[in-house]
Amino acid sequence: MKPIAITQGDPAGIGPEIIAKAFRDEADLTRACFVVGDLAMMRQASQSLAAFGRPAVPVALIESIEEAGSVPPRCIPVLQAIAPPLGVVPGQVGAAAGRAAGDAVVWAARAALRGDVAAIVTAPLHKESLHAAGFTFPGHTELLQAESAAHLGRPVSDVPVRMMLANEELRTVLVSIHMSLRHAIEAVRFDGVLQTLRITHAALGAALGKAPRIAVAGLNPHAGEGGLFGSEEREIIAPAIAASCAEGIDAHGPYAPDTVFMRARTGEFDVVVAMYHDQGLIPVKYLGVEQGVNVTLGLPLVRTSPDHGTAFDIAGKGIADPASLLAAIRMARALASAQVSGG
Ligand SMILES: NC(=O)C1=CN([C@@H]2O[C@H](COP(=O)(O)OP(=O)(O)OC[C@H]3O[C@@H](n4cnc5c(N)ncnc54)[C@H](O)[C@@H]3O)[C@@H](O)[C@H]2O)C=CC1
Ligand SMILES: NCC(=O)COP(=O)(O)O
Repeated sequence: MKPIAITQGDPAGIGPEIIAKAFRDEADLTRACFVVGDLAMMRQASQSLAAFGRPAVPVALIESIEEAGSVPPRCIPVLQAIAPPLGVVPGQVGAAAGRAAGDAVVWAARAALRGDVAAIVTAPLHKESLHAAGFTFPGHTELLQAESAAHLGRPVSDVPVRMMLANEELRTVLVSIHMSLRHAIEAVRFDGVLQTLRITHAALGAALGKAPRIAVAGLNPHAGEGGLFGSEEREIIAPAIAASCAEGIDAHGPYAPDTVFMRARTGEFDVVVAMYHDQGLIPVKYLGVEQGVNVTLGLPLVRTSPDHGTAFDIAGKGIADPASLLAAIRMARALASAQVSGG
């Protein structure tokens, strides 16, 4: 398999620290992975591990992606694909940090779209810093969608993507992502729900090797309680489910949002389609921020990420847990191998 690119994330957050810990703790898993970021920042992150009583790991500058596979185990290969960020203050929003984080993602996305890397794993970036740097995308998902559309020569609307969060117990795919709750309610439309079901069916079906059993959450309490608490279920969500079933998609619902995740967790469904960001992410993150992986469905490349953010409150303290990043690398490897073997 080709190397996997790990973007460094916001240098004011815990990204560099969890990457250094991942290479230190999991030599086999991180073999032939390399960091797209800043050499000095990664050296600082590695050296700070030593300050917390554990060994630092060596950090090596590589000039090309091919060199990633030839560094010794537990050595962190860094490809300096971005300008060194200046004046980064740990735990603070800043344009320089946002620029470094965003530039690394653009570089890695283009490498993946050219087929030079097997997958990209993105360490967390801070959305306010990204915005301060002048990026117009709310997060990775939208940035990667735009890069993919440009690569394919298509309008962005022709490359629909969805966010999936997954752990060992639960998967959820979102109808809408980064928008106000008011806008998210307006975004519950027949086409958007049906498109979410199609993307979930295709992407998860390819990963699981079988058609996923999809549960669809309602929008309102008790899925509208027969129209007493809202009409979106009857007027929008149920017709979209029926249309998907007519296409052979194994979709069910709409179900009460407060119990559908419990039903999926106990094995009745493979995935829950949630109507908006927090409806879907709270149940997954509540099971443990260390377990979850964020996967972008619908892209012409493999992208995974930890489910947590930049954790500015603990940046530089040496206590960040690399488990979710490790789970993201594991999932990126699995998805990329399935693609190589045509699965
Ligand atoms: N993939 C990405 O780039 C993501 C980026 N974000 C962004 O990150 C920024 C901060 O988001 P928040 O809402 O504060 O969420 P957060 O996930 O950064 O932090 C929430 C809480 O979880 C703790 N935490 C998070 N990761 C941890 C880890 N690995 N080990 C130990 N404790 C950990 C933090 O210390 C904090 O108390 C925002 O700009 C947000 O948009 C959020 C989620 C994913
Ligand atoms: N809550 C997850 C999140 O905000 C991650 O967004 P993205 O950067 O993966 O688009």
